[in-house]
Amino acid sequence: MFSGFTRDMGIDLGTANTLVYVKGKGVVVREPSVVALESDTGSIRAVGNAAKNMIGRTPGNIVAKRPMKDGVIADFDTTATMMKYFINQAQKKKSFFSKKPNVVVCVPSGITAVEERAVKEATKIAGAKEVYTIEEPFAAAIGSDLPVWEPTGSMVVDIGGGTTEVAIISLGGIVTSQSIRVAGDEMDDAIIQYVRKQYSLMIGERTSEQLKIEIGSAGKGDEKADMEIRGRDLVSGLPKTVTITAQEIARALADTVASIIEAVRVTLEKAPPELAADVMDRGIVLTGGGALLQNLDKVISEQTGIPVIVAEQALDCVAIGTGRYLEHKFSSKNR
Ligand SMILES: Nc1ncnc2c1ncn2[C@@H]1O[C@H](COP(=O)(O)OP(=O)(O)OP(=O)(O)O)[C@@H](O)[C@H]1O
Repeated sequence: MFSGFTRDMGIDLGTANTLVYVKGKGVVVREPSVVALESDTGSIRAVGNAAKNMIGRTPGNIVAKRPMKDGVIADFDTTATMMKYFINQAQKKKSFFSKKPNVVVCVPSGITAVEERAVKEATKIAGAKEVYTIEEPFAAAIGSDLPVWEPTGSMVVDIGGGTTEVAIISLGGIVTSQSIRVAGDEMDDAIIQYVRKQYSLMIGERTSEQLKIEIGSAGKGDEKADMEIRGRDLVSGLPKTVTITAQEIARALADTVASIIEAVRVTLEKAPPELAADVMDRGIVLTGGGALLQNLDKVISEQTGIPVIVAEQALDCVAIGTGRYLEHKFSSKNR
């Protein structure tokens, strides 16, 4: 077995959030995947939470960037810088040891070879010794305690910011999967478009995310819930306040929810019958921040006829699974 003094890490490099799991410690960093840079010099002003608070509020010389898009790297240099910051933060909390860590990073299952190489290179530049990748739904399944190594079908649906990953797993491998670039960000965009069309009101992505989290849902939406929001009137150009109902937000989210359900259905259709039967018995597990959308579990269950459970630590599952995989990988290498 490896000694407890190595600081090997599992990283859930997400479109919305990056989490770092340190071997023997658990999740020690949990921050938004956002970097604020000075546009003229390119120097870093803030990373993570501090940078997210700047989105939509930066003066001309500062840009707040999300370097990941649809689960993959959209801006290589900024991603490497952001990872370096998070790796340093995780190491500070661990020990004074200065050895480079081995890192396992999760990637979407639909990633191309070029996109995967970019993730590995960025992680090396950020300070890793050896870099390994793990497919996100596999990590999500391990992190939500599904029996991935056993000869039984486990189904996981990981709904993040950029991608929804649907997979059926058995005997330590993904048997069938679907990765669609539709998830939380698409929900936020749908809300922005809805409010723009219905109220001629321009709102930012933080406001639309807040609407989604506070009153958003799959299905019809709560008849009594609503929320007051502020934005810029596209006609007068002035700030304006409107009240939006939960039912309106549910309507705005309907297409995104339908795409997620379709991905679940297609994956089930492609599954070998024995595994599909296991899933019927054991149910579908939802992970990722998108799994927390109200009623999503009920609506998926109604449409598929299969029980659906939201994982206990939905937002941490992928990072926990990545970390457990790292522990498994290095302990089995040393046996
Ligand atoms: N209570 C909630 N209801 C609905 N959506 C939520 C809730 N909490 C978080 N989210 C959404 O979950 C998404 C982030 O989830 P997560 O951190 O799992 O994604 P990620 O791992 O960064 O993305 P990806 O896996 O696509 O790269 C965001 O779109 C966020 O708005």
